Amino acid sequence: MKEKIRHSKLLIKELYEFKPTILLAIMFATVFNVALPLLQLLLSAFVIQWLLEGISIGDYLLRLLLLIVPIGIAQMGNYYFMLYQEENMNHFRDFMRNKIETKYLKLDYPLIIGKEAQERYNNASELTDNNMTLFGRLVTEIIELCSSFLGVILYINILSQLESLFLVLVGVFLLIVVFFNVWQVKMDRKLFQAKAANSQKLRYLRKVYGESRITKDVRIFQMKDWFKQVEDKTIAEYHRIIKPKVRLTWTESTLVNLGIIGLSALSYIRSVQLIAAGAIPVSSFVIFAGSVTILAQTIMTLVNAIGKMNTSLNETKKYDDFMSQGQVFNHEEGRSLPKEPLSIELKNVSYTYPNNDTPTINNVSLTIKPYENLAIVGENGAGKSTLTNLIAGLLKPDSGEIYINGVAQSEFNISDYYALFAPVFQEKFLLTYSIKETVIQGLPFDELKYNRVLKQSGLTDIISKFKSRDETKIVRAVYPDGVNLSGGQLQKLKLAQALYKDAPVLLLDEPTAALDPIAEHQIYQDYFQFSKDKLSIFISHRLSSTRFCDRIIYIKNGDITEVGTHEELMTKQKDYFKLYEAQAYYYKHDKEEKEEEDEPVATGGVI
Ligand SMILES: Nc1ncnc2c1ncn2[C@@H]1O[C@H](COP(=O)(O)OP(=O)(O)OP(=O)(O)O)[C@@H](O)[C@H]1O
Repeated sequence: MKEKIRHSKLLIKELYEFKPTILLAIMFATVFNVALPLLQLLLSAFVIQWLLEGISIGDYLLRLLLLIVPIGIAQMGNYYFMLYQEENMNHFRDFMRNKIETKYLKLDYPLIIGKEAQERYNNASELTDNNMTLFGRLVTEIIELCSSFLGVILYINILSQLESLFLVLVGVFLLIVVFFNVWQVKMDRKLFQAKAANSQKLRYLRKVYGESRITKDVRIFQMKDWFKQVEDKTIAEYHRIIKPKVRLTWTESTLVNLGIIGLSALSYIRSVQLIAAGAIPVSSFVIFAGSVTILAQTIMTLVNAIGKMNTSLNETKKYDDFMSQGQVFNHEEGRSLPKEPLSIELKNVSYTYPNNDTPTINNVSLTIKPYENLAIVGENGAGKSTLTNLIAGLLKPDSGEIYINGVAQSEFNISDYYALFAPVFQEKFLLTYSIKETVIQGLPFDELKYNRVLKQSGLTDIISKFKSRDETKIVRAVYPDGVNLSGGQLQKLKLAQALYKDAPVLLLDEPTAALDPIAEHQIYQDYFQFSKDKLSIFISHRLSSTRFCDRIIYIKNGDITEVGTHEELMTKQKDYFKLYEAQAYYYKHDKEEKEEEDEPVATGGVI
């Protein structure tokens, strides 16, 4: 209960922060919602009353006008607030989505990796998906709850004047509605897992349909019919899952309607009896008869609204859980950044990913000297990227510390700290900008530097082939006249971006994996040029490229097992040596096969 109160306060706070007037609007909408049916009921009663009184037509019209004016105002008010509510529903949803996204963008990287972190974000983000989700329906739900609550009190009051037995019957009716509502909620809970798993299956299937990567398989493997079968089966499974729910809804409607009929019959009989006895005027019949129907409906709306509000308050927990996350890194004012040259030292650094049993980085100690070109090599999954992520301040060591020029990483403000690094990550993502904007990424434009990095990254030639040169947009899905960059071109673009940032530490995680051999060779040649006044860390599986680095470390199962220059590691004849030899063998073998294939066809052969 305490949590529900806290979440109610949180929702009201968010609404107030969005627009203080929205709370006032909710109040007015509630009043108009309740007033309109009541005024309409009164109008019918008065019309009969005046007719029976036999008043003059002039008087009749005047009185009619006096009642129609407030009804008109209530009608207009109702309509106006409905529009206001619709408009603000979308704005409030956008406002909340913005808050969640801003929080996500500001969260430290460790808080957004892993299944649980992603779920936390998805759960919060889904609350803003459409007008059926929490932040889309909240205003409507509050108005519904307040109006139905006010309505129930009002109509119980009216009907209890007619017959006190009504209170008992209304109580029984209320119990039936509550009973079914609770049953419905329980049923929803019971079916939730099965429904969620089913819709997850369907969502995935529909997502896969639209996936460009699968279109080739669909055609070659003739998967169309198979897809359809799986979809039909999933939809049939959905109907089977919700069958008990549909049955319950039918039973509920039948009993509720019987209750309404019973209540109406009682009100008709009682009012006719009282009219016959002269205890109430004839016109009251309209009010009492109408009130029963309105009350029954309002009770159902109220119980429903309470149930919905309960769900909404439970869902608010998802928002609260996401938004109340504290940070992992230092966000206070930290030490000022050290001047170049920089050295990096790792002392007994260990790191285990959330939910992993074994550490990915295991008690690693390493010093990287100023302006050193360090290569990190090792098998897939050895921990190379994780190590660079720790150095770059994306992950936080579980134990041990990383020092920059002797100052612990944790003493720097993390945003300041990021200024030290210019990375090219393995994962590449593009915003919808032009090539030029992507390279510059919001930094001041320096033409000399810009042209230099285009050349160093091998982008100059690529750009020269585009009609709009470096103004070419790079996400075709958004700009039809844009270009789709190949994996290699994208890699060059990301390298240019890193070089333009011009930070003291270059982190290159497989920067040439997608490049053709000539482009790769060119980048290696330039690499020693553009990294000479920087400390650089270079991860690559191509040992021919790392052999020229000042020092190579070999990582195995999160541990540094070998350190030295290429020549030193080759003499040790351990893992590095084996890997290098294996690569050299395949390279030589490939080359020989290629040369054989390229030999001229023997004389006399059929061409
Ligand atoms: N976000 C994550 N959550 C859980 N485990 C992760 C995560 N990222 C990486 N790992 C695991 O940590 C280990 C090391 O991954 P890492 O990417 O650092 O290896 P790597 O040496 O760079 O591999 P590769 O050469 O394939 O790029 C792997 O077993 C990987 O599955």
